[in-house]
Amino acid sequence: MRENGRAFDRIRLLPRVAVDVAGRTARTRLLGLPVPVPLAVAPMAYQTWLHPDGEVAAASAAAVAGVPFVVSMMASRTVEEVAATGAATVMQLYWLRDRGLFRELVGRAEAAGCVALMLTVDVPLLGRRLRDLRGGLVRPANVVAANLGRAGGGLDAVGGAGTSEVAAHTGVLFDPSLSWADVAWIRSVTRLPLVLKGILDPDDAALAVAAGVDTVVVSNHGGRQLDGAVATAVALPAVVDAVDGRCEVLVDSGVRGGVDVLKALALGATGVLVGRPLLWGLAAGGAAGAARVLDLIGEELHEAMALAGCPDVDSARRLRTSVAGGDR
Ligand SMILES: Cc1cc2nc3c(=O)[nH]c(=O)nc-3n(C[C@H](O)[C@H](O)[C@H](O)COP(=O)(O)O)c2cc1C
Ligand SMILES: CCCCCCC(=O)C(=O)O
Repeated sequence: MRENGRAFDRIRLLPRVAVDVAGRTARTRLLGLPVPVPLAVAPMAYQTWLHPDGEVAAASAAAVAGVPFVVSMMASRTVEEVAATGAATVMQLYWLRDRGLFRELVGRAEAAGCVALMLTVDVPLLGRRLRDLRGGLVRPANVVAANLGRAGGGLDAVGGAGTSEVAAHTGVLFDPSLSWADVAWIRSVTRLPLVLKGILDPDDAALAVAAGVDTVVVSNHGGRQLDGAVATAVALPAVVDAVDGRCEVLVDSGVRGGVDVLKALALGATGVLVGRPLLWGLAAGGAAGAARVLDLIGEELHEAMALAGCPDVDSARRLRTSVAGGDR
């Protein structure tokens, strides 16, 4: 987790000068949609844990900012409630043991008007989260996975020594047998664009393209899964090379401001997913707090583009970078 931030800090940008940036724009396309800035909100579970309005408040902020909102399969408000905010909504899915429930969720996402499906591929089981274990993390009874019906409630018994309630619940619901054949099957059952989140190895990125995936997200889940996994700012360039323009490449994990977004673009990303900063805004100020976070990142990106001599996102993607020692 710490290395994600350090890796972005180590990236050095080579600004261009005497470029007319008076009319600069960060407008681009992301997930097949026009967006004012190359951002979307990452899927994050159980947002009513942080604020009573949860995902509805966060999605409203995304709607105001004009950026897509990815609703977690483990959201504490339903995909229908989120889509009703007017945000361009992407439904995130985990591979479930209950294939009937998985199919039902695909159908609900389509019916709710979602613009894409995002399959998260880096959670065959939940990572060993020592803070959750030491703190005895248990979901409050009123924070449930609203999309999952009866399967979304908490467990009566915690999984045992060395397992948090959330990790035990993951073990009950998620199917660790996911393979590329399953990805191809998912591709075949929906006409929605398909996004794979949790790619780090360029060979996996190439397999994703071969499976007909529209977008890959270079992600280590914000450092919450495999401790010691490569930082995304390090992994990104090889993935960009491997897909060679055949699909979109988004990145998350450690993006904390507009300069990080500019660095991601310079490393070849189509755009970024914003993770924890959105939750901090939500916890501090509900929809307004989440909106302020998105505004700040956008403002910082516009300023950084001016200072780096980038009138548009394509020129940001042509910026040269180097790597130095980290500060964070
Ligand atoms: C509290 C929390 C819950 C998360 N829940 C999900 C989830 O339900 N599905 C998913 O694909 N990723 C989930 N993630 C991972 C995020 O989508 C994203 O990859 C990560 O937060 C990015 O790193 P950052 O927080 O450093 O920006 C979660 C992250 C956090 C912090
Ligand atoms: C059964 C609860 C699983 C929640 C998983 C959410 C997630 O991905 C995370 O990183 O936390």
